[in-house]
Amino acid sequence: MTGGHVSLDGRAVLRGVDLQIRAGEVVAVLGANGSGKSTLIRALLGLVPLSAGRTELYGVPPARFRDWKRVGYVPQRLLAGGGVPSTIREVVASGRIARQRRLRPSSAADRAAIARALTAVGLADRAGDPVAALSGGQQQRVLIARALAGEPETFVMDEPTAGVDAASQANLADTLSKLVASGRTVVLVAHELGPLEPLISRAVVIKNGRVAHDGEPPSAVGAHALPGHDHLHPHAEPAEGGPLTLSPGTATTGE
Ligand SMILES: Nc1ncnc2c1ncn2[C@@H]1O[C@H](COP(=O)(O)OP(=O)(O)OP(=O)(O)O)[C@@H](O)[C@H]1O
Repeated sequence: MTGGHVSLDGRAVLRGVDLQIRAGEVVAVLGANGSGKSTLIRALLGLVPLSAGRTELYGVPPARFRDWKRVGYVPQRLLAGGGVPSTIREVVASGRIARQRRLRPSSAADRAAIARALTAVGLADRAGDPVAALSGGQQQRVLIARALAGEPETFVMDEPTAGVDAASQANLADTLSKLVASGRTVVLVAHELGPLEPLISRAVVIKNGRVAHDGEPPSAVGAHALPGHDHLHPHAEPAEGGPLTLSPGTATTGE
C-alpha cells in the first residue's frame, strides 16, 4: 500500500499508510481499539476501497487480482454461518473454492487439506456440527481452518486469537510456526500476541489511522508495542516485490 487513505461514513479512518509486506515475513499489526487495524488489512485485500493512494496484491490491484488461492483471509467474525445452517466442515471446505475448478467435485487433495485443517484447529471430531452452535472462540478456529484448508502462501488474519482459549492459541502458534518455516507469509492483527509473540518478525503499530511504528518487534512486544506505548523506532527499509504491497514511503509518527 502506498499513501493509502480510507474514509468510512465521511470519516478518515486510514490516513496515508505506506506498507509493504515481504514474502516470508510474520507481521503483527498492533494498535488501540478503533485505530484502523481491521480497516487496513481489509483495504490491503481490496475489501474496503481506498479514497486515495494505491494498493497491490502480488503486484496487482485487488480489483484485477485473480490469484486468490495465494491468500487466506481470517476475518474478525464468522459471517459464513449467518442465518444459513452450515456445518463446520462446509465452512472449512469453502476455503478450497479458489483452488477448485468450477463444477468439479472436490478431489482427494481437497478432502485431505480439509481434514488436515480441521485437525490443526482441533475440530476434526466436530466437523458435522453446525457452526451456529459454537462459541466465538470456536468459530474463530473454524475461520482459521478455512484459511488453512486453502493452503495459501499468505495468511491475513484479523485477531485470530480473540476469544480463543489458551490451549488453542498455543495450537495456532504451533501451526503457524510450521507454515512460517515453510516460507509462508503471515499478517495478523492482535491485541495480545500471547504464544504468537516468538513468531513475529515485524511489528506495525497503527495510531489514528497512521503507521506510528514499523520495524523490529521490541523484545517485550506485549508491553512495548501495544496501544499506548509511544516509543518509536527507525522504520525498516521496505523491499520490492512482497505479496502485499502498500508502497514504501514515510511512515508518520502519529498526531
Ligand atoms: N463501516 C464503517 N462505517 C463507519 N465507520 C467505521 C466502519 N467500520 C469501521 N469504522 C470506524 O473506523 C475506525 C477504525 O475501525 P477498525 O475496525 O479498522 O479499527 P481496529 O483498529 O481494527 O479496532 P478494533 O481493535 O476495535 O477491532 C473506528 O473508529 C470504527 O468505528
